Amino acid sequence: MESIGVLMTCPPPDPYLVEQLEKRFTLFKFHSIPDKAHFLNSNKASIRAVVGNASAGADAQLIHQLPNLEIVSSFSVGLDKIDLAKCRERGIRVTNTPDVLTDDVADLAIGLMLAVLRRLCQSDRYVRSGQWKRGDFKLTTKFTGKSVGIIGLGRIGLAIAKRAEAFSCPISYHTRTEKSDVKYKYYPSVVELAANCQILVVACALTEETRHIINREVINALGPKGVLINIGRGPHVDEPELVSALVEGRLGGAGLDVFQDEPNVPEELFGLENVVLLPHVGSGTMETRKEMADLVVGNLEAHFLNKPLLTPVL
Ligand SMILES: O=CC(=O)O
Repeated sequence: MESIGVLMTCPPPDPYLVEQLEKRFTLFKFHSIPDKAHFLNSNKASIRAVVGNASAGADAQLIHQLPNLEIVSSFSVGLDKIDLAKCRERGIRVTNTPDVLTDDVADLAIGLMLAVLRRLCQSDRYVRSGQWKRGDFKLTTKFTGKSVGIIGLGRIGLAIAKRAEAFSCPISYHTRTEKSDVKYKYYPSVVELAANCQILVVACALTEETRHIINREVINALGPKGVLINIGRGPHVDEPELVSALVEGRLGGAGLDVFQDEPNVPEELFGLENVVLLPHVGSGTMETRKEMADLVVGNLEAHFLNKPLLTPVL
């Protein structure tokens, strides 16, 4: 398999993944190639696979430039950086890394809820800066028992619901169609869900339909005591609307792992106490990233050995 060219379109996300790919394939790290057009012209014939992640995948233009592309193996569960329609049209296989990261992302969502309501990051800064010596930290807000609304009840949404139930949180949700196999309350509209919960979590896939699913109306329905948690994708949220709602106090708080233009984060958020900002680390544990890397490599090996893919999307 050494002669098979694999193009990594994202900045290398993990040394183990790079090492495993380099052991088996000819790996090209696209991100660090200065003259990309020249590189593609010279190497396009040998590239039969693309590896991407949540920051870069395979868009229509790239797919068009790779005549021998057979498979896109993504080091992510999200597929929003891959032009799936183009892949389908060209018969290009697509895989992702579901299941192995579900627990980490759900854990982080709960962590963000606790961090925002109990002001964990701010309390930590309070101790480090010596302010505790001048007086106790102010009172915060209880998490146990808060009503949690979840947008998207797939693997991750369900794992968040299960965890929040352990904190005695009543759960409600919004999905395109009501699920017959869950006991949580269903709201057919996001605005209705937001108006009826205290913590609203974005846990759905990013598609054209869910882009800006959190807009001004939803934010206003969540209200000045409500908290938004986003462990999905930045573009799920109308970010300027979110920033102005937080600055003006029309929203109670936010815990954000994802942003519209990563790694750029609106600086207006930096001074706000009721906001916790994370650098897109939902699946970022050593254990999970290794499992994800093994899936990426396993899918490529399966494909090139004509075996069934481990986690096929297309
Ligand atoms: O954002 C991370 C992923 O999609 O796995």
